[in-house]
Amino acid sequence: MKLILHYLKRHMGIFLISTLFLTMEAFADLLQPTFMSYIVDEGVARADIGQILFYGAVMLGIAAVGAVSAVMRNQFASRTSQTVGKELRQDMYHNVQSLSLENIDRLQPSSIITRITNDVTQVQEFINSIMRMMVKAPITCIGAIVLIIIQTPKQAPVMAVILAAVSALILCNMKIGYPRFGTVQKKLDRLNGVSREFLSSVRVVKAFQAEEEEAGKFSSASVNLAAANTAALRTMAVFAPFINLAVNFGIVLLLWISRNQESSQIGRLMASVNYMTQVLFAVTMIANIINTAVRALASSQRIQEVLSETPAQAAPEHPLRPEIKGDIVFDHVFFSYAGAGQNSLEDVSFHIPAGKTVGIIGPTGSGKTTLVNLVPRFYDASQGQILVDGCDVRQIEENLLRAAIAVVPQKALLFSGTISDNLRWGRQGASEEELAEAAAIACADSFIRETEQGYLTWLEQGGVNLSGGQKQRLSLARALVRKPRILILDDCTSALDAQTESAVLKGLRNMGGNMTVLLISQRISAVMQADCILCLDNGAVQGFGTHKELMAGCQIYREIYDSQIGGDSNGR
Ligand SMILES: Nc1ncnc2c1ncn2[C@@H]1O[C@H](COP(=O)(O)OP(=O)(O)OP(=O)(O)O)[C@@H](O)[C@H]1O
Repeated sequence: MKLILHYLKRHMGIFLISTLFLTMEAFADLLQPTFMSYIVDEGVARADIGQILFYGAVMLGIAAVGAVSAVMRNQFASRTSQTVGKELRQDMYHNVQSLSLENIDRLQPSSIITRITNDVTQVQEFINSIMRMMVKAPITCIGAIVLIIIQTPKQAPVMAVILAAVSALILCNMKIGYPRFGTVQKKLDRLNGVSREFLSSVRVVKAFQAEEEEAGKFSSASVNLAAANTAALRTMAVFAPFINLAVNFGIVLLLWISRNQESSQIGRLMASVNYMTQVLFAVTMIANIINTAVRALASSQRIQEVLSETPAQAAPEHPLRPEIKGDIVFDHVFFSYAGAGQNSLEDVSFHIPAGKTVGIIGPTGSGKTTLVNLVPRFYDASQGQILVDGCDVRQIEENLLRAAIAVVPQKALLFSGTISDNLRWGRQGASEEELAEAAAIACADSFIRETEQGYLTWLEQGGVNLSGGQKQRLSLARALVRKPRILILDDCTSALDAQTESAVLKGLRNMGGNMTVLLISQRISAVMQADCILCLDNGAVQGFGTHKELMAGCQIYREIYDSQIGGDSNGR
């Protein structure tokens, strides 16, 4: 609730104006039965047409004020709730952007999406409903009770009993409903997670004809969501008839107490019943607001979790701004993923002088990607230090560090836009010549020029209208456009044929010694010509040296060589 109040405070002016209109609307509703009782007792009972017309005109005026007020408060309510929703989404999005991969892993992307969309909508609906009804319901409720007490004091005890019963029912409703709506949102997370996984791997699903299994997963998540929703709504719904029942009992009691009323008091009795109905209506409104509040509370807690998530990696207090040349040292580095229980890197130490190319090889799952992810601080080492140009990466200003590094990930990720737009992700100000130069080194220039629109060819989201190899080459060109001091290539030539891969690697070597290259590859032919090679197994360094040195002293490297190139490697 604190969170909702915090955001509402920013719009206090509009909130108060809306409350004013709401109050006017409530008073307009409250006055109607009283004037109706005048029409009955003073006009109809005495057959006085003048009084009937007079009070009728007053009621018309009051109704007009009520209608204008209702339109205005509706307008303000939707504007405020939409604005708060927009602000919440933006703040969450900005905070998510500042988080590290460790935070994102923990919060889970699908859950973040649900929180930014559905949970914010719940809060929006709550704000809208309180601005449309919150003030009106209590004013109508209390006003109707006061008017009943003034006009027919004998009925006051009935009101007290009914109110106590209704309040107890509402409190029970809140207490039981709150945790159930929290569960609903979690089930929604799961459904989003399953849909997201299916959509991002739709090709694999089709290739393995796993549609049925995926449909089963979706159906189970969907059934669980429906069940949680039904359970929550059932809990909330159970109370509504009892609240109605309590108020209707009140009306019956009222009529019982007033059964011997004089005929000149009929108008008052009618007004009392009318007010009792208004109390019922107001209580139902309050129950509805509480329903929405219960959901909004569960959602605001989940939103708060995103907003208060602080980056797992602390920004340095006095950031260093060294001139980054690309000298990299791993000094007894250990790393384990949050909750993984075991180390993915074990006591890793090596030194790469600036401008050198290092091939990184090792069996799958040996820790190659994990190792390179520590250089741009996608994750921080659990123990030990990574130094770039003599400075601990944790002490270097993050923007400066990342600006000096370009990463070409295993899976080429492109965005909807032209090829030029995608390449300029590397560096916004890059000229067309620079784009072409980078594309040429990545062996992408020729296939780009063969397309009808050249560099202005439109790419669909994820670059689905390109082949795997074309995507990898564009992804590499994008990194080269950045002119980085450290280039990380995470097995990004796997979809290229041997000839193209060799041309790309030659192009990189010809770029000169201004760039330190960390080249991960499963193919020994890709790393053999590197200045030195790091061989990993089970997160530990098995060998670090030139091809010749590793062939002589690293058994795993020799085994990889034998399995890929073949022949007897002894003595090489
Ligand atoms: N986000 C993660 N959370 C938990 N464990 C992870 C995560 N990413 C990787 N791991 C684990 O860390 C270990 C090293 O993984 P990594 O991806 O670095 O290996 P790799 O050598 O790059 O493998 P590959 O050649 O298959 O890409 C593996 O045991 C993997 O299961």
